[in-house]
Amino acid sequence: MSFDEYRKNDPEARFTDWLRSEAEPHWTRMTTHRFARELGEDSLDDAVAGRYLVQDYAFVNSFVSLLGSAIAAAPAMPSKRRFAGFAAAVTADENDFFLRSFEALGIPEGTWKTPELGPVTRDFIAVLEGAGRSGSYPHMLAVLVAAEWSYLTWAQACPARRPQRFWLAEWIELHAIPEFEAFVTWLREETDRVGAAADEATGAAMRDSFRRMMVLEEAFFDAAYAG
Ligand SMILES: Cc1ncc(CO)c(N)n1
Repeated sequence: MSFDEYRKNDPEARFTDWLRSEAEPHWTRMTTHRFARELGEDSLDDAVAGRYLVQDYAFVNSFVSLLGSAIAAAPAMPSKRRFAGFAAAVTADENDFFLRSFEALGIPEGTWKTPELGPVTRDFIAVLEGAGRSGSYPHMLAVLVAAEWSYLTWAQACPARRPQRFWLAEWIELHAIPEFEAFVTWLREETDRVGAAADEATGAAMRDSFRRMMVLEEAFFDAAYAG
């Protein structure tokens, strides 16, 4: 269904509502995944958590490069500042989280610095690098909003009572704190604005990128269990 058709059913519908709807069933399967549920309930196996964090650290490295591309592609200083502020949080607080977690889980430096990448991680990195290389702001927004909005969604659905293990508690917290929510709120608005103004081919490419991301997000959670 095109965005125009989608909006006939609901005139208030946002461009990002349409993206999410076009990414089903992967959106719902990812945001309600066993991984997120076990994380919230403090029952996630540490072997699963460790495998996930090693692969995700590689994801985040490419993700930060994409944020750099978004700073370059964003049309004006207010939007550049949003991406720069988020890149600062990821490279400081979130990076610190990863290093403390690897230490607590006893994961040796070689394992997280030069990880053996799983097939889903490789596909993810190719999508992130492709979006950056495209130079297309709409393309970058579709990829970024898929990654960040889905993380906000599962994290906000976690019980308020946080796990004992800090590598679980803080991973939820990083994606549920007000600063992160504010960034995702802005990112959705920016994607709504750019998507609604885009021509049909660009809108369809944004839909395809968002959907591809959600396929990979679901597969990435699955992969953490396949040790
Ligand atoms: C795979 C994946 N998607 C999204 C996020 C949120 O940035 C993350 N850390 N990892």
